[in-house]
Amino acid sequence: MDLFVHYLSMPYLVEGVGYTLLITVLGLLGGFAMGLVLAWMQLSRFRALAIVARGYSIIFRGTPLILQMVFCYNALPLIGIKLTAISAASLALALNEAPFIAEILRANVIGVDRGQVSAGQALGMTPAAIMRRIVAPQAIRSMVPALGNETISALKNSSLASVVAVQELTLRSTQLASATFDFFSIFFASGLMYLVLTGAVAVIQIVIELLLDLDRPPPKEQFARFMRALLPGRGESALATAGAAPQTPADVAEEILEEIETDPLPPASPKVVNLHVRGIDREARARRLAGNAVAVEVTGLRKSYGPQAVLAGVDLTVRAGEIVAMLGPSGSGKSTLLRCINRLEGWDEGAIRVGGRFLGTDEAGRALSPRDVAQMRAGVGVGMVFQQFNLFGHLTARENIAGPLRWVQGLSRLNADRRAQELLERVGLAHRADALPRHLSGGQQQRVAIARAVAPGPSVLLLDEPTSALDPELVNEVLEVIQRLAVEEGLAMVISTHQLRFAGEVADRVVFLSGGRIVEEGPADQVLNTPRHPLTARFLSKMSAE
Ligand SMILES: Nc1ncnc2c1ncn2[C@@H]1O[C@H](COP(=O)(O)OP(=O)(O)OP(=O)(O)O)[C@@H](O)[C@H]1O
Repeated sequence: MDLFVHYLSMPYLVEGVGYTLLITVLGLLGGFAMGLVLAWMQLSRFRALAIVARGYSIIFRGTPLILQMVFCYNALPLIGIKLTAISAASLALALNEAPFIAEILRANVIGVDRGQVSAGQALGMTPAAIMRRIVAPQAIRSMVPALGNETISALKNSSLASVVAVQELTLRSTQLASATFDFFSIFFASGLMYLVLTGAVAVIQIVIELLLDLDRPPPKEQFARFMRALLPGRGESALATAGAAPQTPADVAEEILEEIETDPLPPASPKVVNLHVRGIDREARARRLAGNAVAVEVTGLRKSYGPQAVLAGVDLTVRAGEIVAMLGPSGSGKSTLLRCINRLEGWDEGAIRVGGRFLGTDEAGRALSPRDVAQMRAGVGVGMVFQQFNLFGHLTARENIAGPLRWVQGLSRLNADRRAQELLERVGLAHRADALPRHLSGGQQQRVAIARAVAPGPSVLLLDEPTSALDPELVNEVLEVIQRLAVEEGLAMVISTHQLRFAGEVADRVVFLSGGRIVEEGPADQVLNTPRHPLTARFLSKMSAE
């Protein structure tokens, strides 16, 4: 035992630990830098870069680290690159770690919900802003465990540096054991030193995970919990003074009831009812709209996915302030048309103008870069609401609205927060401003998403089946918000929906799509009550029966 303790504090071995740490840190830093480049190359639009990165990964993941160390130390001098043993070992470790780290980075970047990327694009964020503000913060959170594993594995792999005579812990332990024949105590001490190092990595990983945990309670509540654990009984009062009462199931039920009472939306503006139920107002409105400028103009739009024609020559004009409901069976191309209008999708033939501008191309029809498209989208003012809400999962309701206002519109934090709060109030969610999306119901999430889409003051709002992912009891709360905004904001809206009653009450015009074509369009009353095309009639009677 004495010998074991003696070896644990022996400067010769402790120095070996220093070399082990040095190679590991250098190898990981180099591996991370190269891994970032490799991941970027693999995610790049340019296939050649992706192929080169893949080739590198195959070679360096497929050959043993020990051979790579020998190569760096013995073969590189043949081409004039002479490295010290430590540099050669660190370089080999970096070269070997890079493809593993690249795969971790790539997998976690790809793992971030694509819908959030679409939402960022629709809000006018550039690809760089989407990566920095949306993808990276979420990817980093989910890659911590895998990076922790990789760090531990690199630390253990550093022992292979002994093959090029780096005086790290394993080599020194072996040399000492060969000289003293005290194998057991020496290797036990060295094993314990490795354990302490890997244990420290594990602790750092846990701390980072805790710090990045979005569900981490605020410091005040953490203190209350700590006090409760420390002082059973007395902790209750500490808890109460810290402002967080312990919750029984009855408390929770009461809280939910309270929330339901405070949550209902303010009643729909009476203006809505007047405008959309009394026929005379509809006619007056139709006349007024006819004189408005064209907000969206789609001409001869054709798009195919492979051999499947999804849009087969669509012509559509929407005027400023007009609300168009788009109906049609599943797969008729409604979502695709909406995604084309704000250039989330490209198309094969035809043209789309939003606010008089060709979104995504210059006047000569040449495609713009994703960055220029993003800026144009923000400039033209076209917002989008998605079927699956697509809120940014790591941001609170307020930040979901205020963030894009700062990043795209350049508002100050104060003004962006003020606008976000005002919109949350309008959609009846001011009291949930600090909630994360996953702590909101589907209906609440969609209300936040609508508030986020209208926050920059777009002139056109596209809504892609905004209620179809909701439970039936949540549909009305979202429809009410849309109905209210439609009137208050005076936006041009194109809504893909299956809600016939809603379309009848809110829309000025109904467009019926089938097989990628508009087969019928006209005033909402006429299309919904006296459809002319047999496909429309069949669809409406089927929907009404449901
Ligand atoms: N990225 C894609 N790749 C290949 N096919 C696609 C893609 N997106 C859509 N499609 C196909 O295009 C057709 C139209 O899809 P779209 O989502 O526009 O229809 P929709 O009318 O919105 O349907 P729903 O009401 O069910 O949402 C469908 O057949 C769909 O399978």
